[in-house]
Amino acid sequence: MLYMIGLGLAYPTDITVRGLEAVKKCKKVFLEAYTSILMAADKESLEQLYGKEVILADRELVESGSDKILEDAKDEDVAFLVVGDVFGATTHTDLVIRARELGIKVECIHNASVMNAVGACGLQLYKFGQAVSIVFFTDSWRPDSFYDKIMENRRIGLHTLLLLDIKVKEPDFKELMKGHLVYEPPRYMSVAQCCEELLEVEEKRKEGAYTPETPCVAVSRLGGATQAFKAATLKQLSEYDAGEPLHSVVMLGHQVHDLELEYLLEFSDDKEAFKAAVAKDQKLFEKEEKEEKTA
Ligand SMILES: C[S@@+](CC[C@H](N)C(=O)[O-])C[C@H]1O[C@@H](n2cnc3c(N)ncnc32)[C@H](O)[C@@H]1O
Repeated sequence: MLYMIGLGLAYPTDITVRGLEAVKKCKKVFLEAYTSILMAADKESLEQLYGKEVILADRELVESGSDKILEDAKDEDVAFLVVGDVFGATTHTDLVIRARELGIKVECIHNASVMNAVGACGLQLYKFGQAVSIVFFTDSWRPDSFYDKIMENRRIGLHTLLLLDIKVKEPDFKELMKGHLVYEPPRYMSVAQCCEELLEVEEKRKEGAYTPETPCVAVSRLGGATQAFKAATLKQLSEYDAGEPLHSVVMLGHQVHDLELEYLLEFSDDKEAFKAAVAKDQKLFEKEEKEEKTA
């Protein structure tokens, strides 16, 4: 049996009771360690709680060497631990498909994910559109496909959750060219970096998906002891220091309910200015909406 177990967002004890019981009976325990991090835990603290060894599974092992994970699951119980929820990252459906192909039974034990805990900022989960991933730009690679998805969400008034790039075990290409396999230190994209990239892409595309004044919420260390939110404009957040990782950003859609706004104002430095930014942003797609209604 392959147990796919969500660990929740921060602490070793965020695992559910059923998840912990499953881990305790598994012969091998793999921890997926590249799409997110458990903020208040490490391999050792998990091993102490579970009373057994935890094997770190990097991207290479999960995506190319999954046979190693599935090998034992044919005859024994194996746990595959995912920070957040099992299906909070797109990657893990693939492992379930391969297990099914091999005739291995799979049981999923769910947990909180950034995808639902983000409701703690006050925006209603029912009013979120497609989530998008924002990757680190390099000198030669500045992908902007997220822009079209944000535009689609914003046209119909929905909020957009922006998940930010993390690089936990990336080979250093300069060293690789010299024949040495050396990994770069871990990097986590910050709220400010994300917002700078968004501003750069709007500047390039000029299609009006958003403006520097568009209201957003910075979401930091969700579920941890120092969880924090900041409601401000995109431009203001491009200069905001959100502190330690992990960070996400939500861009508001124009369907902002009064209760959502009331909740968000607690997180803004200047309530009147934020309210005005929301009111101004709501007008951005007004013309298109009227045209659609009369068509
Ligand atoms: C690919 S997603 C993986 C989500 C995870 N499997 C889950 O279900 O929560 C990773 C990204 O989600 C966001 N994220 C995850 N946990 C977070 C947290 N506790 N606080 C803020 N952002 C978080 C960050 O942008 C991070 O880079």
